[in-house]
Amino acid sequence: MAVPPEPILVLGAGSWGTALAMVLAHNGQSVWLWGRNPDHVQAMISSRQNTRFLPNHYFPETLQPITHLTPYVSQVKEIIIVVPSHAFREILNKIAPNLLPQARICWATKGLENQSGLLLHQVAEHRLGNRRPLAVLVGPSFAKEVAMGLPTAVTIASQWTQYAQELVNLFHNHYFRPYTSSDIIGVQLGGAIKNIMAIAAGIADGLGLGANTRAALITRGLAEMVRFGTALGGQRETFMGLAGLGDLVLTCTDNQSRNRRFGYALALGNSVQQAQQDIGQVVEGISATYEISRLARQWEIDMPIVEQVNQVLQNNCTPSQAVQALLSREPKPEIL
Ligand SMILES: NC(=O)C1=CN([C@@H]2O[C@H](COP(=O)(O)OP(=O)(O)OC[C@H]3O[C@@H](n4cnc5c(N)ncnc54)[C@H](OP(=O)(O)O)[C@@H]3O)[C@@H](O)[C@H]2O)C=CC1
Ligand SMILES: O=C(CO)COP(=O)(O)O
Repeated sequence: MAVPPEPILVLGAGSWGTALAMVLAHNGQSVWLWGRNPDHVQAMISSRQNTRFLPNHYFPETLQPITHLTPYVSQVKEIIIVVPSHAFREILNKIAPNLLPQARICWATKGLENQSGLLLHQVAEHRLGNRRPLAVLVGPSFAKEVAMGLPTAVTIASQWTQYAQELVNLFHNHYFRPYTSSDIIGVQLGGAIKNIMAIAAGIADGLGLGANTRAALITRGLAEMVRFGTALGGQRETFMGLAGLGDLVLTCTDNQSRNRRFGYALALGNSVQQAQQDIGQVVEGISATYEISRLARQWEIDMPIVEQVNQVLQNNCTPSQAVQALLSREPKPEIL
């Protein structure tokens, strides 16, 4: 008789955690999907769907929503963290005391730690040591489209080659295609910076600036991503891939992106608080803007778009003034 596969624990029952848990369950894996809100978890158990974040996408039989964390953490080798970046360290603190020695951690969170500006692999190494296999899953992937089974390609990056390959095997199916990478710094910076550019693109479209402006923002946004990312140790080629250009194009051009919709709302005159509240889900680009703009100043890396988004978020200028500030910069060669 075949031995049933060991359960995989997915932490975070928002839209992306749920969609990824469904991919794994569709592949025949037994999946525990943990959410922090007992009422929400109970509703998922009874309706067999996540009506709050991914309505009308029914769970495969092998997906089990759970609300108690500790007894499950101590049983699993494979853990996938999909909480927002502001909750990443808190989740590690929760699970650390009960981790099996062989447990491995992958996350699909995009962003940096608030205040410290640390990349999440640095947070994980800081909290869990550097002997535990770590990986990150990123790329152009709206949760709803994944839940619909529409073809999607992502990158799984890890210094642990075999772990990355085993994660690919767990996730890969006829609609979900992960590629591997060893550039854990580059893919994380791509995922964090594209959210800032999506806010910028949303602002531009909200101001009615047209297709030329959007294309300019994506292209010059990519230049900023490469400049910052390579300075911090990412590989240039990574930013031309799924976790860089791929996710940048996706979120700058499609209204499924919450970051883009957030920027659009700012351009219409909403405050940061109002726009965030209206979206009602995580907008990672806000904290990413604060962290990346601060790091860019600290390391003297030229990031004009990021800086103007920062000025708008800090209420130091209006969206239109930010656009004027970008356009009135001294002309310079496109490639330096
Ligand atoms: N949605 C998408 O298409 C994609 C998202 N991502 C990334 O995935 C991450 C999660 O985003 P997403 O699922 O979309 O977000 P959602 O806004 O859909 O859901 C966020 C989830 O995180 C939970 N949460 C918030 N704070 C905590 C905490 N302190 N401890 C435990 N759980 C918490 C929320 O719980 P509660 O409801 O109780 O507040 C909610 O279930 C982000 O970094 C995002 O950038 C990446 C690729 C695609
Ligand atoms: O990261 C995403 C798709 O790859 C989701 O983008 P938003 O967080 O802007 O919705």
